[in-house]
Amino acid sequence: MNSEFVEEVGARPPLVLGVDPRPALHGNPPLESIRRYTLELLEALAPKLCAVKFQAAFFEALGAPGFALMHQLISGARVISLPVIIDAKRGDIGSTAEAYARAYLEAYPGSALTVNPYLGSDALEPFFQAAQQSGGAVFVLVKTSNPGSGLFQDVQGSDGKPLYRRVAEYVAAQAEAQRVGQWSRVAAVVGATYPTHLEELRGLMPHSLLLLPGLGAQGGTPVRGAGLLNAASRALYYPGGQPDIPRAVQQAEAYLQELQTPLPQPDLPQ
Ligand SMILES: O=c1ccn([C@@H]2O[C@H](COP(=O)(O)O)[C@@H](O)[C@H]2O)c(=O)[nH]1
Repeated sequence: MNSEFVEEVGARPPLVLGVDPRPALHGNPPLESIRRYTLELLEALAPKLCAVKFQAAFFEALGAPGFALMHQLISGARVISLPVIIDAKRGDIGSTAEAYARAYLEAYPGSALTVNPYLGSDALEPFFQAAQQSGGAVFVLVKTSNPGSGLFQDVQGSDGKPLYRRVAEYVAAQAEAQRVGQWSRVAAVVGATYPTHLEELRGLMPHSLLLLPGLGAQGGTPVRGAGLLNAASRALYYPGGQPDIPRAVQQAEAYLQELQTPLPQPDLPQ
């Protein structure tokens, strides 16, 4: 088996670079310019990151060459030993979920995939099994960062529990069965834009790495804590609104300074 995603990530700085390329911000030909910029940026930022997250939508929007580019960049990240998260938010009936699991988890051993829990447990199990076999991980959407996430995720069942909490409890049970040391291959997404939910959700899912998208452009701020993976796409990939490697390095250092400052200790009783 390849190295385990959760062990690699758990040992690195708690910052994730999101790669969401916009061709209009690049020179010609745009795909070649995106390829070169991204590989150079990965080289420059790798020691400051626990992972790079590729947003599949931006590559799919570029057609077949775009999809091929995402696969090239994933391989480029693995060559420099940088863990990879593929943000594709897949979820479908079991037999189709198996195909998605082959496409992303089996194709990239030791990498992670975001998945949508809406279809239920039989739709998620193929991903958990593939993660176990490939040394990868699965990030289940629990509470997403967008302003409209509460419409369904905050709806309370007859027991008064919001849907996101039921998903978190399910994740926690699955995570227990897939522990790799302190952390589990079953992880979760919690928006950095909902810090109060985060406190509750960390308590409910003590063994899951939590991916926190929304840092920077969506208004989220760095959150310190074990297993909290702070993720920024626009703010790190296009700092100041355009490709700029020195500024991206500065921004990553500023985030890390906030993330790695020790938490204040409570006063000890006299
Ligand atoms: O709850 C979620 C889940 C995923 N995302 C994704 O993260 C990035 C955020 O981009 P920024 O430029 O840092 O706002 C993007 O790929 C989203 O699809 C999320 O934002 N929230």
